[in-house]
Amino acid sequence: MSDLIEGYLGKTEEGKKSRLPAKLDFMQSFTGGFLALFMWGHMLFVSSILISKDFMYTITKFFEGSFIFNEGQPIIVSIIAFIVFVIFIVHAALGMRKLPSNFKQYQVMKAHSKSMNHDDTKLWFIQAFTGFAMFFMGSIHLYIIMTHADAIGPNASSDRVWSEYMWPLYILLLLAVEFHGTIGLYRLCVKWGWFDGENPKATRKTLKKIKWALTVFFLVLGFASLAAYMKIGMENAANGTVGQKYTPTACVIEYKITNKSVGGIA
Ligand code: HEM
Ligand code: HEM
Repeated sequence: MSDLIEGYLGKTEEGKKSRLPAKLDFMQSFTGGFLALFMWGHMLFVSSILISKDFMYTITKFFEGSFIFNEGQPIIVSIIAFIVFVIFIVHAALGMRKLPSNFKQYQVMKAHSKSMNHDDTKLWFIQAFTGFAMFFMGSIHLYIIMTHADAIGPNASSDRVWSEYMWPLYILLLLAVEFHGTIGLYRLCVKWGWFDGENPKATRKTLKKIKWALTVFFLVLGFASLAAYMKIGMENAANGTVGQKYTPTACVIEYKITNKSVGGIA
């Protein structure tokens, strides 16, 4: 009954308002914060290809639980991707509340932003735009990874990037996620007053510098990794070896030694 009264009047009989919007805001911050920190780990994992194919292979096997199961179990990665996907969807659903839902609302927001001429208000527009773009691009990536977790590795990932044409999507997704994530973390600090200290204005300036440094760092790392996957993918396509699973160097050496000792191929 009190739901009904609040639904019509905006207040309960006792004159109270629902706490739900505050709870939803908290959930949005929590899921956003989780995704942003997850992405730091994700970008470091993906960049392992910059060290070597073997290193990327070892990290992939680690996430497949190679320390428990001999060969690793890709289903573990599928489960992790599913959980991340659910958090992503919850965050996106909560984000929808903040997007302008018709032209009039958009016009009011734009006019407000122009008259304020305030940097943080402009940042909000980037946040809304990149968030909207990720609805599509993030979902495509997560679904593919979740259903093809067995096809992650130095060769399989490179073939997906190059021969399966994921690179154009990754370029756009990388830009969207890096801007959205670091702006989001900055907004979290400002919104919840973390690191406010004695002089919140000065802190805001420092936070903004850190935000830019992080955006540039992860964009450079991300594009360098993407270039590495594209290069390997192109080589595989040129050599006609697309679809071949990677064999770590240690296995190749072991194979050669074993076959030599029994007089087989060197
Ligand atoms: C479909 C995908 C997504 C949509 C539609 C979306 C939408 C939004 C929107 C509209 C906001 C602004 C909320 C506000 O101003 O109060 C926001 C905040 C945020 N987003 Fe996303 N987002 C998405 C994905 C992501 C991803 C992948 C990350 C991680 C890199 C992320 C991290 C954040 C963070 C840290 C915040 C700040 C939270 C806050 O201000 O309470 N988001 N998101
Ligand atoms: C558990 C979840 C996830 C897993 C296991 C995962 C795995 C991967 C892997 C293996 C790659 C290398 C390329 C490939 O194999 O296709 C990659 C690239 C990429 N992922 Fe994810 N991903 C996850 C979640 C996300 C999310 C939530 C986002 C952003 C919304 C994202 C954005 C990207 C981008 C932009 C690239 C290209 C980056 C680059 O090459 O530097 N991923 N991911």
